[in-house]
Amino acid sequence: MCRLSPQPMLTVEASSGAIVALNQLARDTLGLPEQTPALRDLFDNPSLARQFLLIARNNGFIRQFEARLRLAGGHRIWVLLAARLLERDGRALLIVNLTDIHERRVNEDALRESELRHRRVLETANEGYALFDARSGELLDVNPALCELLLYPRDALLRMRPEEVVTEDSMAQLQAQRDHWSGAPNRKLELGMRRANGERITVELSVSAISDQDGRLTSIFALVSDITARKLNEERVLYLAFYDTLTALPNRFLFVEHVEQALKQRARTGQQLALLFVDLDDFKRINDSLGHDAGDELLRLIAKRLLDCVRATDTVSRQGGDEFMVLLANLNRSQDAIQVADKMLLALAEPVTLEGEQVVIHASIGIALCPEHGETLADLRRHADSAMYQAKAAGKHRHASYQVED
Ligand SMILES: Nc1nc2c(ncn2[C@@H]2O[C@H](COP(=O)(O)OP(=O)(O)OP(=O)(O)O)[C@@H](O)[C@H]2O)c(=O)[nH]1
Repeated sequence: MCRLSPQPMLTVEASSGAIVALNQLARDTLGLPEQTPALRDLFDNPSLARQFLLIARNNGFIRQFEARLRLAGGHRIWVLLAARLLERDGRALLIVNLTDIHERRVNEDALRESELRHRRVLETANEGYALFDARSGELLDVNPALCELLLYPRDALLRMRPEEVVTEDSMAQLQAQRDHWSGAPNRKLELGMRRANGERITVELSVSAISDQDGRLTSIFALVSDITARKLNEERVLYLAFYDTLTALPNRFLFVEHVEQALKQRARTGQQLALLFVDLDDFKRINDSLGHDAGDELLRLIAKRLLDCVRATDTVSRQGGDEFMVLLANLNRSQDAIQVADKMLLALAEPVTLEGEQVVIHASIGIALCPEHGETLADLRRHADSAMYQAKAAGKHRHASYQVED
C-alpha cells in the first residue's frame, strides 16, 4: 500500500523511529540513499523528531506537524507530516504522510520577517504612524511615537474616533480629501490636532492608500510628523516681515500690498479711496522728557486710537518712528476722508497719563484722494506726504488735503 501511494509515504517503527519502508515518491522527495536512515537522522532538529514520535505514539495519530528535514545532499526542506499509528505483526508502526511545503513556508517566513522588520521600524520610529480602515475610518493600529505625540495610551487611542483628536476645521478638510485618496499613491496634508492635555498642535500627514488585488481601497496609513514648532516659526517670520512689533499694526510693506489691492479693486468698482499720512507733533519732546519706554507706550495707544477711527476694511499702518499711514478704502464721498481725519485729531488729543504725568499729543495729517489727487500708489504717497508738511507748516494739530498745483 505504501509503495503504490501517490503521496510520499514512510513506514516508521513507532518506538525507535527507524524507517522500515518508504515509497519511491518519498525516496525522490528526500533524495535518500538505499541505506535508509532513522527518522531522527532526517529531522533538522533531532529533539523535534523525538517529540513527533511521542505525540504519534500517545495520540495514535498526528494531523499536522511542520518540520524541516535534512536531505541527502545537505539541502533542507520544509515538510508537513501526518501520521497514523497501527499494529502489524505485533509491531507498533507509524504510517507517515509527507507533503512538500517548502516554497509556501519560505514565502511565509520571508513575509513574517518583512512584517517584523516593518513593525520594528514603526515601533522605534520618531514619526507617528496610524493605520485606518478605509471604509469605516476606524483606527486599526498606531505606533508608540503617535501615542507619545498625542499623550494617549495605545488602547485609548485605538478606541477613539478621528474627530476626538483632529480639530474641527481639519476634520472637514480631511473628509473633503478622503474621496481622492485612492488614486494618489502618497499625499501630504497639514492638520490641527489636540493632545490629551488639550494642547493644539500642527502635524504633517503623509497619507498612503492600500488597495486589495481588485483595486478596492482597503486601508489607509498615515505617517504623522509634529510641525508645530516649524509652523510657529514660519508664522513668526511672516509676522516680523509684515507687522510692526511695537504696535502690532501692518508695517509699510504690508501697507503697500493693501493699497495695491485696493487700487485694483477700485479699477473694477470705480469707488474712491484716500491715503492719510499721520505724523505726531513734537513727539521727540515726549521721549526726551518721559523716556523712550513712555514714548513706546504712547505709540501703542495711538495705534489703538487710530484703529478706533476707521472701519475694518481700512488699514492703519506704522511706517516707522512717529509716522502712520492710513488707507481708507471704498469711500462714498471725498468729504468722508476729512471726517475721518477730524475724528482722528480729536481722538489723539484725548489726554493720557504717562509716568504719572498727563500728556496731550497732537498730530498733523496729510490727505491724498484717489482719483482726485492721483491714481497710483507713488503719487498718492507723495501727495499725502506733502499735504502733511502743509499741515505742519500751517501750525500743526490739523489736517490738510493735497493742493493740486496749477
Ligand atoms: N519711543 C519711541 N520713539 C521713537 C520710535 N521711533 C522713533 N522715535 C522717536 O520719535 C521722534 C520723532 O521725531 P520727529 O518726527 O523728528 O519730530 P517730532 O518731535 O515729532 O516733531 P514734528 O514731527 O516736527 O512735529 C524722535 O525723537 C525719534 O527718536 C520708537 O519706536 N519709539
